Amino acid sequence: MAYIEVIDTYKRYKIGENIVVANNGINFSIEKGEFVVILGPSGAGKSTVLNILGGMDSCDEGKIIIDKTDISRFSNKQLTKYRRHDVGFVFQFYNLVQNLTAKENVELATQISKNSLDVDETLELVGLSNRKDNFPSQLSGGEQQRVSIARAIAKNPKLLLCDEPTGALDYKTGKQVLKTLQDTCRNTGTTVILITHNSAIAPMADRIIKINDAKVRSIEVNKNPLPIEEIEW
Ligand SMILES: Nc1ncnc2c1ncn2[C@@H]1O[C@H](COP(=O)(O)OP(=O)(O)OP(=O)(O)O)[C@@H](O)[C@H]1O
Repeated sequence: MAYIEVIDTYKRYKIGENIVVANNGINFSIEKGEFVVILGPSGAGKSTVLNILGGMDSCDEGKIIIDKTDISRFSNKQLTKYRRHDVGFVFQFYNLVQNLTAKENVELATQISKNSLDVDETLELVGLSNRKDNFPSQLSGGEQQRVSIARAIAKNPKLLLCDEPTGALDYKTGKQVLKTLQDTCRNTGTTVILITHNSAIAPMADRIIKINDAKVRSIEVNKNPLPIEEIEW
């Protein structure tokens, strides 16, 4: 069995009289330590998949096996524990606490988690050792995103989930953030799943899952992922 198995999951949202089928029988598997890109246009159902994997939403049918445990059967209490200890999230907007320094923002996450990493070491991993006493407003967008990555990985999560993490950044800064995520995956062995609509970055991934119109359209295993520095778009 793979580290992560998504087995025939469905998610439907009711909006007034209408039902939107956001995930229509999704199947894929992911091995431990992989860097995975989920690719697809707006509205394809990518965030729905990620939110279900992260325990923020639940599927109507199907199974989500994470490290041999089916989280689709979890109670709210079990989901809270799962989100707290096992999942790191990075969003398009960094969601940092503005009146806490970079270091304090990361500490906040380690306080609610049990296997957390050393905060200073984590800030060093993302290249922010010299900025840890700065407040978010004193940091660039890319630096703020790297604080949010540090916050996510300081929990030492089983899964690092990233929803369009470079969506608000320019080309060069976005590339630095992708490098931080790729390095994190390689250096810490964390399984990273990244959502994007930018197909150009797919060659950096070990596995590329294409989703369109609520279904998985293709899965490609890439034996020779490229360092992000070698990818131009
Ligand atoms: N909480 C919700 N309530 C109602 N409909 C929803 C909800 N979440 C998602 N949807 C709908 O489900 C479909 C898939 O949305 P989803 O956000 O998963 O797509 P996406 O591929 O992540 O798109 P984007 O790249 O624009 O974020 C869309 O039609 C969306 O409007």
